[in-house]
Amino acid sequence: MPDSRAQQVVEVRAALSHALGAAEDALEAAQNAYEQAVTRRARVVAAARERRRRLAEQRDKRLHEIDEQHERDLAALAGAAAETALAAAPGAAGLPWDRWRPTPAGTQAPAPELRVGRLLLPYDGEVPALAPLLDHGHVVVEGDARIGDDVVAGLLLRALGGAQAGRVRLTGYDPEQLGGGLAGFAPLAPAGVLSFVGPGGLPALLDELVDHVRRINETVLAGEHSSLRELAAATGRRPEPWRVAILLGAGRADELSRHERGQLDRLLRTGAACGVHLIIRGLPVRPAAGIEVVSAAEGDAARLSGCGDLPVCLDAGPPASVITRTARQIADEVAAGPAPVALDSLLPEHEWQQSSARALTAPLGDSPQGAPVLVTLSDYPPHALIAGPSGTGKTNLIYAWMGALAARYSPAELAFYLLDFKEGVSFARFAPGRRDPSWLPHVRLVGVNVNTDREFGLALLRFLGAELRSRADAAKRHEVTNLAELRAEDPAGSWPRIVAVVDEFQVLLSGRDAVAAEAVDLLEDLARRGRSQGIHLVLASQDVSGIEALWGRPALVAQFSLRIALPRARRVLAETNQAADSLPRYHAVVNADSGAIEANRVVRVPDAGNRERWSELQHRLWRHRPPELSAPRLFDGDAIPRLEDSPEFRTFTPADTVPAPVVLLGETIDVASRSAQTVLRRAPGRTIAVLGTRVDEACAVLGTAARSLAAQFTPGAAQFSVACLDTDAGAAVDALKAYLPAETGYFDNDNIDVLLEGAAERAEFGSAADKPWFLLLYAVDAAPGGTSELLRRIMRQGPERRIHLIGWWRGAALLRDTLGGQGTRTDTVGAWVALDVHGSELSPYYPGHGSPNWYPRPWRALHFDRSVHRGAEVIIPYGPS
Ligand SMILES: Nc1ncnc2c1ncn2[C@@H]1O[C@H](COP(=O)(O)OP(=O)(O)OP(=O)(O)O)[C@@H](O)[C@H]1O
Repeated sequence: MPDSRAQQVVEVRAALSHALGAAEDALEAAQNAYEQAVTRRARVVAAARERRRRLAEQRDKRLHEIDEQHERDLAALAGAAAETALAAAPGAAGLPWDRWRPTPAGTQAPAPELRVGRLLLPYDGEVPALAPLLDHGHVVVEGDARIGDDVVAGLLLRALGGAQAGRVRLTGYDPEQLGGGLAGFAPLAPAGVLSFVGPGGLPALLDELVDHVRRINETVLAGEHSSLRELAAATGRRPEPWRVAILLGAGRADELSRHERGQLDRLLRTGAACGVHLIIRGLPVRPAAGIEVVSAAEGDAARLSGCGDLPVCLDAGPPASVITRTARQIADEVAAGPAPVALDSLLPEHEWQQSSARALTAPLGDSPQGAPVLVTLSDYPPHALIAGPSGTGKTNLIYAWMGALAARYSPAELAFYLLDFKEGVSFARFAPGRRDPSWLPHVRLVGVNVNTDREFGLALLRFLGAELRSRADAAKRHEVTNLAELRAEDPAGSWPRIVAVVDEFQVLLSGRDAVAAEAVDLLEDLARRGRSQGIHLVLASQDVSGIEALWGRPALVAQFSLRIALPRARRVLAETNQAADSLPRYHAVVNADSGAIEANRVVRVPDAGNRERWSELQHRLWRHRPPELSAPRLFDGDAIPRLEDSPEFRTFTPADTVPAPVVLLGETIDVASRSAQTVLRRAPGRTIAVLGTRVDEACAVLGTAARSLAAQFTPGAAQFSVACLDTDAGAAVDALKAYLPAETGYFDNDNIDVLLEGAAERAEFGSAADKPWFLLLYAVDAAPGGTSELLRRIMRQGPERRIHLIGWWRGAALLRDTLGGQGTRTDTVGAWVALDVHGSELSPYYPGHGSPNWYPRPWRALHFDRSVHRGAEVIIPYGPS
């Protein structure tokens, strides 16, 4: 049993040991498995971490890529926006203030979009924030007052700077600050670019703007275009300026009456199409299309209605110095006026093609709308009155008109007679000159420097009067009543329309003397009857007095129904017609209805003063002139005529017998160049006295007389004796010797008595068959005492025996002494030439009880010949050869 117990123990032990071993194995296996599991877990964890890290990395990379793409897209969008904005607001519309300058858009419209600030976008560059104005809409500014002021100033400056000077006009309504809000722009006011309305002026301003819009719709757009912008695009011309009204209210809701609100709404609706724009602050306005609302605020809190919710940073206001400088510059440019237009714009495509049978029609320039303004002279209106203060372009306008006419009508259709009473030679260009031999073929007469020779004006009027009569006679013969009919009945006749231009005509009418009286009578007759005979008067004056000179003659003035007023011209239009006051430079109001307001037409006159342009036209027409056409007569009051040029003198040929020798004395002041003459027939009174103290002029007259006589006789056919009793005349007498026959006798104080005794004796005892004897006595009054009786005998009886005395007395009273003193008869002196002798002193030698109208003036004389003259004539002594 023990064995079995032991056995059992052994067996138990063995079993236990086996169990233990198995347990240990199991433990080891479990431990191994555990360790493996731990290792595996660690690997899984590590793998999981690694995967997460990789995923995160990939996500970050992708996110980064997305961010980058987003930024690129945003930048592209912002760049495009910036580019568009810069293109929409170029130059003055968008430049920042530190680089800002006006950039007037030549003939193009200024930019409609104006920069007010920048959009705040996550973008490196700048994206301008723009507000549309000109031709597009209106701007309402709300919010912060100070910043709002800056916005308004900026908009105005940009709008002004982008357009040509004067094309944007501002009107300010600022009752709170009385214009203070626009103070920097004040220099624009004198030039008319900026005007203010007072505190109570809003209704009137709104009414006026509404009216302006209505007028543009009716007369400018006239149903053909929907807006001025469209009209400008279609025609290339912008007829009306932009009008910007700045309405700065006080911010009260009840600030506008019903009427004002209605007008404001109308303007907001319809103004932009007509170039009327409003910039409004502090007035209640309902939001609507075409109105950009700027909410002014600091920093990024500002907004623009056109930019939605995007934050905007508004620009600071323009520097005050930039505003004032620009305003001054614009004002100066406006005052200086627009650039001149060229004369060529008035010329037709084909020259000399028009007939003047019914009228003379030519453009004078362009209207503000761009259409040519045609001016007509015909039965109505027949005559023109032009007025303009000195320097406003009156002469230029006459040139332009003449150029336009001369290019359209040939010289057979149109003739000009020109007279300029101004100092200067503005019409001389139409006549051949020393430097330029050409002339305007239509010009028949040019009178310059005639301001002291009003007689020349009279001569022109008399000439036209004679022409009028001859046309009226022809009309009667052909049984017609006007030029058009006459030309139809008499196609071979020469009946050009005549245009007589008298510049500064008031000089002719000034003074209450015989010249003025006759001139007015002649003018009246010409004005009344000239209309149907194709004679047209164009009177120009710079001076109100010129127009007023006519005012006492309503019948005369009424004939001048074509009125042309240059800037600031007065009285030429109707009393209430102030159109000339606001004319820009180089413009004129043309009015074919005696100045009635409704007939006003504004014209921009081209520059015809430019010599080169003018001579181009003149030369062209001159080269085409008909060969038979002679050069115009140029009467220059400053020129001293020469005897050699006298047509009469040129006809003289020496002869053995001359029954009626002609004495030339000087040039008459006349339309045709003509010499004053006295004929020394064998008849009582054929003595010529030259009276006055002026040595040169007296010598010139006596010299002319002697030379003209000598030219008519063959040597020896007439006897000449010359006595010089004043040493001052010695040189003139010496110079004369070359022209007189060799056997001429010369005498002085020492032997004058011998000459006079011989002449007196022959005067009494000679025969009519004797050859003529001409005594030329210089300073006769200096002859020794006792010779007067001899002189009287010569004068009384000499002419019958062909002895003629041509003497110079140094005063009218001295001639009287020679003749025998007060009360003696003066009819032995049948002809005289007075120099510096007053009219009243000449009455003894003048028929009737009056005396001639004569105010002595240098190098002019008064000639009277009892045998042929009714009145005395003014002459110009011929100068030395
Ligand atoms: N339409 C124009 N375009 C360009 N320049 C012009 C024009 N009209 C006038 N001018 C210039 O202005 C100046 C004055 O013109 P103009 O001599 O015609 O004036 P006016 O009124 O006749 O003056 P005045 O009576 O003193 O002679 C001239 O230098 C002329 O060339």
